[in-house]
Amino acid sequence: MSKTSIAAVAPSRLRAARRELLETGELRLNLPDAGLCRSWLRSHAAGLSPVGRTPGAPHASSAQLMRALEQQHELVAHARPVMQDLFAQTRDSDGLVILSDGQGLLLQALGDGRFVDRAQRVALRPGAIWDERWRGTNAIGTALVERRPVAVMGGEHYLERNGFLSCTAAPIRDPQGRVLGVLDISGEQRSFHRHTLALVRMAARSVEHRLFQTRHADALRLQLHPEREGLGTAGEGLLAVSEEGWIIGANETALGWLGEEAARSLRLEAVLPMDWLAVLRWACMDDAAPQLMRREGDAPALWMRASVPVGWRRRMVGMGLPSPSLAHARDADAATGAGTGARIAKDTGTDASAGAGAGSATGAGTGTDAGTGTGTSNQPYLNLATSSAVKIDQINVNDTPRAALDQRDPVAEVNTIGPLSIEHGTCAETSVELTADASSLLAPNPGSPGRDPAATRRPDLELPPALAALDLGDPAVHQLLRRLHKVLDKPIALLLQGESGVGKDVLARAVHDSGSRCKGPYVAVNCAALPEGLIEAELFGYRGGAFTGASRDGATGRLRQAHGGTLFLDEIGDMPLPMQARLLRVLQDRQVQPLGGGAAVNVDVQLICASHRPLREMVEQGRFREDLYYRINGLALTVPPLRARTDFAALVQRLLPRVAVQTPRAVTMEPSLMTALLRYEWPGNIRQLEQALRVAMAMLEPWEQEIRIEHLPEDLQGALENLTGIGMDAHGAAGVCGAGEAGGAGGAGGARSANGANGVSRTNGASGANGANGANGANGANGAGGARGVEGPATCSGLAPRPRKLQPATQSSLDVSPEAGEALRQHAQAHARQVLTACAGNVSEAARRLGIGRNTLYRMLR
Ligand SMILES: Nc1ncnc2c1ncn2[C@@H]1O[C@H](COP(=O)(O)OP(=O)(O)OP(=O)(O)O)[C@@H](O)[C@H]1O
Repeated sequence: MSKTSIAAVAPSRLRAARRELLETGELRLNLPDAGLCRSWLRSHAAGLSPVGRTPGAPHASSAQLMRALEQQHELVAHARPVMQDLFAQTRDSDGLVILSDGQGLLLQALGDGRFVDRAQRVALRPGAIWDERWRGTNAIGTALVERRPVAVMGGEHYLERNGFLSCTAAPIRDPQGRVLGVLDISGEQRSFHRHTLALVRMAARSVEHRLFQTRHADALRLQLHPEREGLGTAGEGLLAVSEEGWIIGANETALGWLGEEAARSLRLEAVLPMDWLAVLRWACMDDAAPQLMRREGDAPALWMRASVPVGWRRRMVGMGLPSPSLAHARDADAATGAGTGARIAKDTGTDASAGAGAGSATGAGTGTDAGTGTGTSNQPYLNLATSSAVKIDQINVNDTPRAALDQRDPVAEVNTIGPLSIEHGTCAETSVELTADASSLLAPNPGSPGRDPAATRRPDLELPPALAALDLGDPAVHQLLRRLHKVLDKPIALLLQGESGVGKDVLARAVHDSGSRCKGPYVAVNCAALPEGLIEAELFGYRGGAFTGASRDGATGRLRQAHGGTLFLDEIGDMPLPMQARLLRVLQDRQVQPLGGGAAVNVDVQLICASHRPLREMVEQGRFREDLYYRINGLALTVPPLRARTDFAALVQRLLPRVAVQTPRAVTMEPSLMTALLRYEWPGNIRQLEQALRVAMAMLEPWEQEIRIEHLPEDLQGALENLTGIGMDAHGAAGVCGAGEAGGAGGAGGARSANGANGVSRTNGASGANGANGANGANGANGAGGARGVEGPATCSGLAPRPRKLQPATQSSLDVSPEAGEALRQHAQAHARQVLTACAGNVSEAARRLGIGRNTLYRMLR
């Protein structure tokens, strides 16, 4: 079925074959394509009739589709930009780009024009299931069964009603080789282009690359290709190597070059003639150039490029290995590493090859080993070899600068994720709710049968479900979750930092649910919400009548309540200093002494603290105890703000069903709105997004299915409108308008005019290029409206204009006099109190109405 040349079988022959199949149940006429024959026979055996309607073909309900999208969020997030690219390339041919999961359930589709209507009539739309058993031979279903790229043209479709379609599809495999889904391009038969199959195959590879990069974000990733120019293309091989030098992942291409044994959890040296530590050093260089690696016998030489996770460079120094940047700057003979037989040296053209470590380059018998004959280069080089049979070539051309490589990093490209069309709903023609049996199709893909390299590899660390549920495709979040996973059930205090509303509480809860203490209590204490005088009693408990107003029976205190479970101290930065001292003692002694006396009680808790404040700075300013800081900071992790996340679309998909619990329904989001939301700063982070979606769902009329800007809360509408204005300015007149003009537009009331008047102007090169701050921000009481700045114009520094990155407004970017600032604060506080009164003192509700976090509200009210 994998056609190398796409030539449709003549219609008359197809008709004859179909007749024969129906009459005899056999296909003696033999179609030229063996895969097509197999698929027709399967379709026939499934009891399908090629003519008439398709009785009982299942269709997912919106809720089921939502669930499937959530389950497949990683696939969807990584496929999305590739689909958009495909769509742009095939737009003229009026087709549809489709993503299905591993069961043939159509998850997403991109398309426009007339064809979309025709496609919908045969249920080629999200929610439909294109499994062969219900829809006969078709590119998606058949690619899933055949496990390879497939083109099905016109009358080759088993069902006659699909005969107007031409479809090409390629499976997408996860880094373990399991089929996760299918990418498909469908169009009218007559508009089919012969290159489409190659295009869709490349696109599927590209998604696989993205998945590989993300799944192995915390491993060393090696890109391989026989030609240097092939690095970074969809045809490259990929290897992932653990910090200890074990191969933990390889794509099909790499396995083809290195042999299947690379899938068997070997050390890198077992498949490539390289010294692991030498590779590590090379990979950790700031500007490591690609290396050509010759291999024994007929094996083709391979070019190799590496990416290392953030933090490895620092850890190298910790391991006693020379810092790559230091090594880079050092003279040749100062380079170390003799013990490993590897060497990093700066090529001065003098002594680069002398003094190589034992048994390394000098023993290689290459004569041309790194350093000789390359005296013009300033590139550092590295001998990666361990074996004398190996020859290493040094690269001595202008290598692609690291920054440029980073820009091509497929993971980073996820940033470009564009308008989301959440196409839900049932299809008029085949709308059948899934039966219990068919519902199993929507369960997470258990992997396809056949070769499963995972079975023979070192197991990759799978995240426990509670943590995995938060992994929506953003590499930084993924990395953070992996790190949390590694410290689960270890006596390490966790400190979660990040802006308000980024999900610190949610993370803490997920850590609790993932560890062995999950059956124990989870006690969350909001240190910012506790009145100062009551913190001590609340935390440590008290004896009956210990102080005026105390209950006669006393109280256990939150710390003791958490015994055997997890204590989450939110906003620990807001804890008064005297209380910090007391908490420190408890953490050191692991005992609590209730207020008013009584015996000390042992407590055993997993401690997780969180703060949006810069605790390190607070320590330096004497506002937070240093000893406590170190006590709570076993592992500090920063949760990224929403504006920095690449999984925005997946988050929206995650949140929509949650905010629409009372009125579950299928909705789409207007693409231009999605684009605007992607550019918005989200000062209130996920909390603000959740709230905006909740309002939007409530504002939708019963007959409306698309969220548009007018459905959003007013302050957000205002901010988005301003944002559009800024965007237009950025394109139309970059560098002409001062940020002061663009800046202050986002807020409301007094704050806006203050900022508008004081917007920071930027004029000169360096600071302009770095993005000086278009200041504004606090929108009166609610602070959610207008944090917005524009990056300084690239034209100032003579660089080409580039899209403006929107900066969060920071306190320091506000140029407001102290008096105006105080007036503003009072105004905000008064407004907050009014809202709180209107909410009958319900802080959560008031915070929700104001679009800010509870903690922010507590702080405002103080
Ligand atoms: N990964 C996520 N998926 C879905 N919703 C999330 C996620 N992370 C956070 N949220 C939602 O965002 C809101 C804010 O989350 P959370 O309270 O954990 O943030 P926070 O960083 O602890 O805020 P604060 O510092 O103000 O306490 C909550 O309603 C939460 O349910």
